Amino acid sequence: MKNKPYLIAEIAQAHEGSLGILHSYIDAVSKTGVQAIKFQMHLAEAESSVHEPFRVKFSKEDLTRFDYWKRMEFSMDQWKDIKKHCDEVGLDFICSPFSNLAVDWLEEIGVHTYKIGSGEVNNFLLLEKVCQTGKPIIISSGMSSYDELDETINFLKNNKADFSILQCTTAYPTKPEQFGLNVIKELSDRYNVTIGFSDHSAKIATGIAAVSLGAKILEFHVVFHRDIFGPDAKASLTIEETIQLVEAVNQIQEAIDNPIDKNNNNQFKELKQIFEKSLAVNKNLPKNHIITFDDLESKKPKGFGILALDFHKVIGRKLNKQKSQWDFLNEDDLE
Ligand SMILES: C=C(OP(=O)(O)O)C(=O)O
Repeated sequence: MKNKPYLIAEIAQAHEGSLGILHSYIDAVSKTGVQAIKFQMHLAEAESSVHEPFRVKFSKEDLTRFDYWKRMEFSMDQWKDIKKHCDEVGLDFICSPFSNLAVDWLEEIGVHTYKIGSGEVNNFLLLEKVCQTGKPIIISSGMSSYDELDETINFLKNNKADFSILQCTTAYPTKPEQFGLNVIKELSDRYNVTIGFSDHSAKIATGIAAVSLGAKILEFHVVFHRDIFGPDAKASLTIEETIQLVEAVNQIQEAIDNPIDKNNNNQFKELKQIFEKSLAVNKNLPKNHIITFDDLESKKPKGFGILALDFHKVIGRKLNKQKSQWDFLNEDDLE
């Protein structure tokens, strides 16, 4: 396939701070056909404080959002093992840093591509740090207006960054009227870089539509079950749905890569013989009857009577012989 869409399964906090569950996700995702797996690296002290409010509060155990991030942390050695596991199963290891310290860690671990989440679009401190690595960047655009995005994109261009942009709506799960599928083309026209879609709709149709409309990258959350605990579970695809999505978007891309030429129908010449029809009469008609539209039917195959497409040529003409119902109508039946 020429332009296979690049699919990224986002784990985010679906592991709930459990290293074992995180490794299970790597194994499960590796069997779906996506090219990349994505994580978020949270280092609570560096990125948050006890003053950060909750987006969704699930657990009484986490008194503050800071406590929640603390619970989502892994050590450097654990992250190195996570990256090794991704390499072993052939998944690109993509990660969103939420602090400059996380960028240092990700460099040491050997991240494949940096993701900039929608909340960090105007965090120029972080963007500067990521640009310094020279690694590819995928940036999400949820919550940003074009004015805000212009500033970020100019910054990335001035830094000669290798970057792509995702249309994203920061709503979990996203409703159809919030998808902003129109923005895919707008972003492409405006910034002339690779455009993708970061999906929180929990529906495979959304990703399929995004690819149909030109998204070259598709990121979506995955979860073992949508009912499990966690802020993103309801906005995620299951592993089974991910397999269906991969199959569907690859099929759609194959179709997009092979446009057909409607000016040239030669390949259908033989089939047309089978599908096209001849004129017949739909009732018994006496000699000298004047043919009207209501006397006519079209019957297969073509070539047994006047072509159905020429029906107007027989209307108003007189039969020179009697015709029985469902007889084909030929030129020598008419005066
Ligand atoms: C929040 C993130 O991304 P998005 O804005 O695309 O959901 C992320 O990558 O961590």
